[in-house]
Amino acid sequence: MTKEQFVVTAAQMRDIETRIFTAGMPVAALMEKVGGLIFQRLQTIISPDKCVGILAGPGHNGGDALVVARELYFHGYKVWIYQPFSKLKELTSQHFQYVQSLEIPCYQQINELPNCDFLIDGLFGFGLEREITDSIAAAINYFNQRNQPIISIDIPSGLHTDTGEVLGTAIQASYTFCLGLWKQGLLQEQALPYIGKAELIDFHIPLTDIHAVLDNVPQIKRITKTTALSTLPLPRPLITHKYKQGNLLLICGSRRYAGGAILTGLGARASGVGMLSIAVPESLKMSLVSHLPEALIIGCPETEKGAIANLPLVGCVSDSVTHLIDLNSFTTIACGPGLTTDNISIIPEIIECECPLILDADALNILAQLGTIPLLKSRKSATVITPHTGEFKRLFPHIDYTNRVKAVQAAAHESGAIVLLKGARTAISNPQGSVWINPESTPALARGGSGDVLTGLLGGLLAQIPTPELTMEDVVASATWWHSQAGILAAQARTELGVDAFTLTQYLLPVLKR
Ligand SMILES: NC(=O)C1=CN([C@@H]2O[C@H](COP(=O)(O)OP(=O)(O)OC[C@H]3O[C@@H](n4cnc5c(N)ncnc54)[C@H](O)[C@@H]3O)[C@@H](O)[C@H]2O)[C@@H](O)CC1
Ligand SMILES: Nc1ncnc2c1ncn2[C@@H]1O[C@H](COP(=O)(O)OP(=O)(O)O)[C@@H](O)[C@H]1O
Ligand SMILES: [K+]
Repeated sequence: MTKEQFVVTAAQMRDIETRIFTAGMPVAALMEKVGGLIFQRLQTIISPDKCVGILAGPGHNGGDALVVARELYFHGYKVWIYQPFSKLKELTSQHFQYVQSLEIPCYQQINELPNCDFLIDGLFGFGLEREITDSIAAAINYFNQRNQPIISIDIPSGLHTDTGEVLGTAIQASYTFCLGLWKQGLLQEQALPYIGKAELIDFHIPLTDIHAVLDNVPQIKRITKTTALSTLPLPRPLITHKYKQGNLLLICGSRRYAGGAILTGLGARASGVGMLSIAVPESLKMSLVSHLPEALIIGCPETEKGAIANLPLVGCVSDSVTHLIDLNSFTTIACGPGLTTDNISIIPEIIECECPLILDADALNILAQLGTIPLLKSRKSATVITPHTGEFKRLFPHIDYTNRVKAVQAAAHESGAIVLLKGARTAISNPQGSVWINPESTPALARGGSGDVLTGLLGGLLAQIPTPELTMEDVVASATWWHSQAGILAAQARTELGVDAFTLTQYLLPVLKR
């Protein structure tokens, strides 16, 4: 694992730090090193003719900021310091004494502060333990209203290190330089408006210390390009055939939502899956054939409203159906986009299948009506459910979803399924509580149909798993990464307004070519 993959809580970071100090690294030396690295990075963003305001807190986050202030000062930058606290930690206090001796202007009141071009936020790091109130809260609100970019050290001051929740108020940063290891709070959706562009400043934490605290298989991981690419079915084996490259069945669409079936099919197409079958209501058949000529389109009997009435399963007698479905002949089945909830009876039938199953969209709404847990627990093979927050609430009304990492863990544990909670920071958990978080995406994806594309893509990738070499949730994570990278690439080319779901499907393969 690379450092970019690990995700820690405040308590875990504290334990890792303690191990480093116990092993002999002097606290002051580490602060000096970290401050130096931050300063080097700042030099690439801020030119020496600029004025920088430093916001220093009482703990070691403040200490880091004061080291940065001193280095900026010696390298010719104009610097001032806002430090309103009367009690500082020992090391922070020493650095404060020194910067005062250099006659760097220091202020305690916001109304005395001069102008500047940038602000460096070193008020609180992972040691923030309660709500920010009174004059410090007022100061943070004031800094947010000034027009300078703010660069936060470790985490924007005011955010809870684990949940990303705003404790009273919080700095709205333009950049966040996270120190050493990614803090969990920075990967939580609610923290997003405060973080700006986030990057990791690696200060060389020994891997042994990380593993000692996080275990050899860490519970919470960040999806990276490297982890995602490593599970894709590339390169293909030279000697293979179409059924060896995955046999996927999609069950989707209705007269009302015909497009959902097409988008799911186009998502699956991009996965390279060897054989693609799509079961849709009979009246959609010709439209599907024209969009996906390579797929086997199975027209199903339909209800009066145009939903699938029943699946023409092998063994059933039917004159009108030309192709019967053997659910056990597929390597993966994905079901849900555009189904409507008109006919809830097909879901119990599909759940009986013995291959991995993805349930999305209306399949989840039906599942919520039928009772999620008993149905999924009886399955013989893995299930992946892919709810957005609304669907999640219907499926798991009793689970608090404010901490989305804990929420997916609880839902996966309860249902026995792999749960992918969609959103700006999609989180995935397996039933054992091992979590992947997708750290990069774009709001361009907040658009009808983009989830359908994900379901198809995911289905196509899962269908191709050379079991048992890969774990399912790793492939789910890769599909999530790939989907959001396609959104990012499409938004770069066409702006955030230009990423309709069809266009998104056209950017999936270019992500891999890059
Ligand atoms: N983890 C590491 O290995 C390293 C951490 N460093 C820095 O140290 C930071 C953590 O330092 P600390 O543990 O000193 O914690 P912080 O600097 O985050 O803040 C803790 C201080 O703030 C006070 N405080 C907490 N909540 C408050 C509130 N709501 N209102 C007013 N005061 C409040 C506490 O009493 C304490 O004095 C990191 O975020 C990072 O910036 C670096 O110096 C070097 C390496
Ligand atoms: N603000 C956002 N930032 C990043 N990704 C988003 C955002 N909002 C939605 N998405 C992504 O877009 C997709 C939307 O899926 P979903 O809600 O199921 O849409 P639909 O059902 O219309 O296809 C998900 O992959 C989700 O993670
Ligand atoms: K900070």
